[in-house]
Amino acid sequence: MLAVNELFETIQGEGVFTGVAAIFLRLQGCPVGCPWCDTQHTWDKNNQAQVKPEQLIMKTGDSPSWAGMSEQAVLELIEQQGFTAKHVVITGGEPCMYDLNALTELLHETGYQTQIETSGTFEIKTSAQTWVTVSPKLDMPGGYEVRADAMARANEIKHPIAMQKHIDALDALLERCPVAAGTTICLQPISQRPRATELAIETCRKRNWRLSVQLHKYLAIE
Ligand SMILES: C[S@@+](CC[C@H](N)C(=O)[O-])C[C@H]1O[C@@H](n2cnc3c(N)ncnc32)[C@H](O)[C@@H]1O
Ligand SMILES: Nc1nc2[nH]cc(C(=O)O)c2c(=O)[nH]1
Ligand code: SF4
Ligand SMILES: [Mg+2]
Repeated sequence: MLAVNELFETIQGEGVFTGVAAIFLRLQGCPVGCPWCDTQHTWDKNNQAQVKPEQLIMKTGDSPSWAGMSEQAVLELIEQQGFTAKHVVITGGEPCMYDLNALTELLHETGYQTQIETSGTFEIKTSAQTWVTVSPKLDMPGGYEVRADAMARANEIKHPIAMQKHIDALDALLERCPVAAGTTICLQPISQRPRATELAIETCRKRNWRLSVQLHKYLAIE
């Protein structure tokens, strides 16, 4: 069973697929504990917060409510919504707490392409066709470590930064856990802070990396 926090259609605001119309499936639960996490309502999976799948669609705003759903039920809910996007982004919470093989295979068989957003701290269990975005989380309060196999599987590294020490930590991580040739490296300023954005721009320019600015936050969309 998957614990689903929300399902909605919007524009992908981050990383390589920025600007692409996408269906977002947000799964409940994350133990990593990033202090600046913008989805803290997905951290805990409380039994008291369980709702029926049909109630998910009526949700407005951030809430810790979640519905237990099978992969088939998720596909049916997606199809019922009349979405036009063909790109499904599976995020969270930490989606790699779940085995995503069955869901991603089912979505591919139905004609969708899939992408996952993960911290790289759990084993990635997903279809070989899935685009994997690893946003590495280093020295976070939850005590989880970034896995070398996650870094090697990544199609894209999207590193959240605010200070030079975050770039230095990414350099050290890339030494310790190499990525595959052709993996795109994006820097994403934390919480649109001006200093962080300036540093990300300057570093991307020097390194020929890519800037990811959370477009949806500038546009005030979901
Ligand atoms: C909320 S996380 C969920 C997926 C997964 N747990 C992860 O961390 O990749 C989705 C993306 O948002 C990024 N993110 C979270 N809070 C942010 C913030 N305040 N500023 C910039 N990026 C943030 C994460 O680094 C990650 O790339
Ligand atoms: N528009 C939009 N793009 C996103 N890209 C990654 C997101 C996430 O929360 O994982 C996200 C999100 O929450 N909204
Ligand atoms: S790993 Fe992702 S969901 Fe978990 S706390 Fe960090 S940013 Fe938030
Ligand atoms: Mg988000």
